[in-house]
Amino acid sequence: MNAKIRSKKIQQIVVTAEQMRNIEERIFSAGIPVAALMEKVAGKITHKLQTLFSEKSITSADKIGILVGPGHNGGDGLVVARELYFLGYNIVIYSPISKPKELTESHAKYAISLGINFSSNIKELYDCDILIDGLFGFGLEREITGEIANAINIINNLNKFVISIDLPSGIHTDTGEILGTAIRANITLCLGLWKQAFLQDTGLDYIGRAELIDLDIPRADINAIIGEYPILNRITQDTAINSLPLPRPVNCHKYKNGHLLIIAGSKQYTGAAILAGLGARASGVGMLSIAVPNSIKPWLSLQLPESLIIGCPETENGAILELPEDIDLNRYQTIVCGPGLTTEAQAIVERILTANCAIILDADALNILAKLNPVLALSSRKFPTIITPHFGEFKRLFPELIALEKNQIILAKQAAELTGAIIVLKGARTCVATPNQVWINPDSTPALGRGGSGDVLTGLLGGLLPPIILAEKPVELIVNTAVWWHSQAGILAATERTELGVDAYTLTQYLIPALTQFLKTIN
Ligand SMILES: NC(=O)C1=CN([C@@H]2O[C@H](COP(=O)(O)OP(=O)(O)OC[C@H]3O[C@@H](n4cnc5c(N)ncnc54)[C@H](O)[C@@H]3O)[C@@H](O)[C@H]2O)[C@H](O)CC1
Ligand SMILES: [K+]
Repeated sequence: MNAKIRSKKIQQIVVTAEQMRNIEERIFSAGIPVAALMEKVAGKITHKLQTLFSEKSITSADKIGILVGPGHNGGDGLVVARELYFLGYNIVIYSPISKPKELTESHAKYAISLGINFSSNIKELYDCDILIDGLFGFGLEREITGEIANAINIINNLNKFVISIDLPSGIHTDTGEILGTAIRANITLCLGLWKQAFLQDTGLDYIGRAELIDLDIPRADINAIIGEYPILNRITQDTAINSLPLPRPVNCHKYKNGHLLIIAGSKQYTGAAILAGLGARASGVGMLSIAVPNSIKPWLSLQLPESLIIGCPETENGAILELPEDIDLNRYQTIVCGPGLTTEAQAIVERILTANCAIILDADALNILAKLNPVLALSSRKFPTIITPHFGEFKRLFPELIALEKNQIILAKQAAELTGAIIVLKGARTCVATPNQVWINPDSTPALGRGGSGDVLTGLLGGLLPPIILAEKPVELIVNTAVWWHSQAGILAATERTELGVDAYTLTQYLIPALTQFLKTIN
């Protein structure tokens, strides 16, 4: 496998601290000395740092403080300090630690012999421009307390530009939780393989911008520990784009590109139906039908002239009372139900739960489902079923799971195992879970934390499914694509319009530009 392909595939892998330790043990027992790996790591980090120092977003690197802990993360820090010193940088090493590991101690001894400023006085850091955090990596075992905790809090208050090695010190490798206190990094250089902490909401604002430093760990050693088809995966650009039904066959026609029915909206929430429709429009779906209460049908026709807008009888509050008698649900490969529906439309949700096609339940459809028996209703379906809760909706759907578990990855997978459905647990790092695997979307933007962006995702996802179902391909991969595409459009919009400028309608207008941008990079 060539290096470029290997490097891309490594990006999909996510490990726990224990798995990382076991993988590293395999390569040590295969013969590479720990010290050699540390030199390789530090060489790659030093090279990356020189690139980062040249970025305009980083302050000058006139004086660099290296924070050194007792373990091999500290060892990495010391080797980086030595290499930066030889490159002519002004270095100070700060270590609030006693009893370091043997290899770390010998690197400290050599750094001192070179005349590098080595101090346990934190004031030495005050005039540094940049701090490199080598206090703790995946070996952190317990809460950080005492002098080290005080030091970390003082360092955070210095508001320096911080680059953490492997993990921000104090972050739990698997859950991202803060163990007592933690370094707040601007950039984290994750070593070898992505750790689970990078894919959990909890530690994100301590991690900052995350980059992977590939250590050329042999795939055989990785597979030996996590298996060839690991349960936990990271969604990547490649896997997302490769699942799209592109390029289209020259003889394709609208029926081959599938037919989606969206059941959404109410007099109270007209916009949700429009946003879901605009999300579906960007998916390229062959035909789009949108069932809405009669009173808002004109609004939909105005916004989505290419769609078939189906007016439905409505309640006095303007919610959908029932679908038209002549509607044939077997015409559609996929039905989306929920955005803006209001919880009055229970009969609609109950009917869609029995539909003989793929369904996606979102928003009020989930709140209605929560009042039924979600596990029974979902697990009795024989067709692809996707639910797209945010954490609040998830809690209402599966209170019994929330009572026992906090980790969102585990929660999503448990819900998928219980229901047989694909669970899209939305958050800063959205999880897509089937009963056997979990994918996590590693990049997003807080700009998406606004009303309506979920409606856009539901419509986009709904529109992507029909051609996949007609092609009889597995649906979970296209779910990943929708989640990835939606967040990439948000990132592009935030880059061009700031994080305040990504309202849901604007987001719909960035879906195609975001895809165009990525397709250009791979062609
Ligand atoms: N595995 C390897 O040999 C290599 C790992 N790399 C880097 O080293 C770390 C992992 O190294 P390890 O020594 O296992 O752990 P840490 O450096 O993270 O430090 C653990 C160290 O700290 C002590 N400790 C744990 N918790 C606390 C606490 N709350 N307060 C005080 N002290 C604590 C513990 O006893 C250990 O002594 C990995 O992240 C990489 O950065 C190298 O890159 C290659 C070789
Ligand atoms: K660190």
